[in-house]
Amino acid sequence: MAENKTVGGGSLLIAWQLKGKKVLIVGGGEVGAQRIDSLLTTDAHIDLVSPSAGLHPRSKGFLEKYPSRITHIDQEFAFIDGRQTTTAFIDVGTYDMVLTALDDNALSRQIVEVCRAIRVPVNAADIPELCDFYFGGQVRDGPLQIMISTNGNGPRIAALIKDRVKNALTGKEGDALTKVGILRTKLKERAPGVGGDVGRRRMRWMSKLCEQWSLEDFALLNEEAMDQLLDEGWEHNAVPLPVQVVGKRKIGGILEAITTDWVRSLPSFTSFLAGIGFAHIVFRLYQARK
Ligand SMILES: C[C@@]1(CC(=O)O)C2=NC(=C\c3[nH]c(c(CCC(=O)O)c3CC(=O)O)Cc3[nH]c(c(CC(=O)O)c3CCC(=O)O)/C=C3\N/C(=C\2)[C@@H](CCC(=O)O)[C@]3(C)CC(=O)O)/[C@H]1CCC(=O)O
Ligand SMILES: NC(=O)c1ccc[n+]([C@@H]2O[C@H](COP(=O)([O-])OP(=O)(O)OC[C@H]3O[C@@H](n4cnc5c(N)ncnc54)[C@H](O)[C@@H]3O)[C@@H](O)[C@H]2O)c1
Repeated sequence: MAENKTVGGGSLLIAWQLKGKKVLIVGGGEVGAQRIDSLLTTDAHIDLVSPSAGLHPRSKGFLEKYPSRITHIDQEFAFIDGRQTTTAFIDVGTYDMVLTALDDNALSRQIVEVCRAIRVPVNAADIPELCDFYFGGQVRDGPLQIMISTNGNGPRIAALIKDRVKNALTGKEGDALTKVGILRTKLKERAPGVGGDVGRRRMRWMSKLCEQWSLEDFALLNEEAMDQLLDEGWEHNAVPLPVQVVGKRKIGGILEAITTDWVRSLPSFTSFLAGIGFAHIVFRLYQARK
C-alpha cells in the first residue's frame, strides 16, 4: 500500500455517539429503512416523518418492532415560499442530526437549507453537495465497527471492499473485544483515576496483554478468569500466559489454549527441523567427499 500522503481533501472519520440524542429522518422508503437500521444500533431516538402510504415494508417492520424507539409522524414535510407548512410544525432545531431519504431533491434541498442555517448536521441521501457527512459501508461485530468510505468516489466499490474486509476477519473479534471491554472496566475499578502514574501503568499492562494474547485467548475469558488474570497478572505486574488463565477453566479451554500456543510456535519449530535436516545433508556430503 502506498504511504499515506493525504494532507487534505478527506473527511473526518469519527464514531459519533448518539445514545439518548434525537435524530429526524424524512422519508421512510428503501433508503429511509436503511437509515433507521443504522440508527437503531446507536440507541438514538428516531422521529420519522413520512406518510404511511409510502412506507417501505422494512420501515413498517421497524415501527412495529421498536415503538418506543421510533416515533412515526404520519405526514408530509412541506414548504411554501421557504416557510414550513407541515401540518404539525417540525422544529428542526430540536434535533442532533437530520437525514433526508426522499425521492424529491428540491424538498431535500429546502430541509438542508433550514438545517444549515441553524448548524444542525444533515445528510441528504445520494446528494453529496447537500451532505455534511456521508454514510459508508459498515462491518460490525459486537463492539467492532469498521466504516469503509470512498469519500463519495465510488459507493459500489465501498460495498465490494466491505466484502473483502468481512472475509479477512475471523469472526472472533467481536467476542474478544467484548471480553477486553469488561476486563478494562474491572481493571479501572481496581486502579481508578484518569491519567497519572496509575493511568500510565494501566495502559502499559493492557497494551502488553493485548500484544501477547491472541483474540481467541481473549474470547475464552469468563468473569472468573478475568479476576484471576487481574490477581495474578496486574497485581504482580506480569502478563500470564493464556494457558495459565483460560487453560485452568475447563478441559476444552486447556486444549484450545494449548493448541493456539502450539500453532503459533509451529513456524519456528518447522525452521528448527529444517535446520537439522540441512546440517545432516551437509555432514553427509562432507563425509562422502572424504
Ligand atoms: C456507503 C453507502 C451507505 C448508504 O447509503 O447507506 C452509500 N451508498 C451506498 C451504495 C450505493 N449508492 C449508489 C449506488 C449505485 C452504484 C454507484 O453509483 O456506485 C450504490 C451501490 C450499491 O447499491 O451497491 C448510488 C449513489 N450514492 C451516491 C450517489 C450520488 C453521487 O455520487 O453523486 C449515487 C449515484 C446516483 C446516480 O448515479 O444517479 C452518494 C453517496 N452514497 C454514499 C453512501 C455516500 C458516499 C459513500 C462513499 O463513497 O463511501 C454519498 C456521497 C452520500 C450519502 O448518501 O451518504 C452504500 C454502499 C455501501 C454498502 O453497501 O454498505
Ligand atoms: N433505494 C436505493 O437503493 C437507492 C439507490 C440509489 C439512489 N437512491 C436515491 O435515494 C433517494 C431515496 O430513495 P428511496 O428508494 O428510499 O425512495 P422511495 O421512493 O422508496 O422513498 C421515498 C420516501 O419518502 C417519502 N416521502 C415522499 N415525499 C415526502 C414528504 N414530502 N415528506 C415526507 N416523506 C415523504 C415517501 O412516502 C417514501 O417513504 C432517492 O433520491 C433515490 O433516487 C436510492
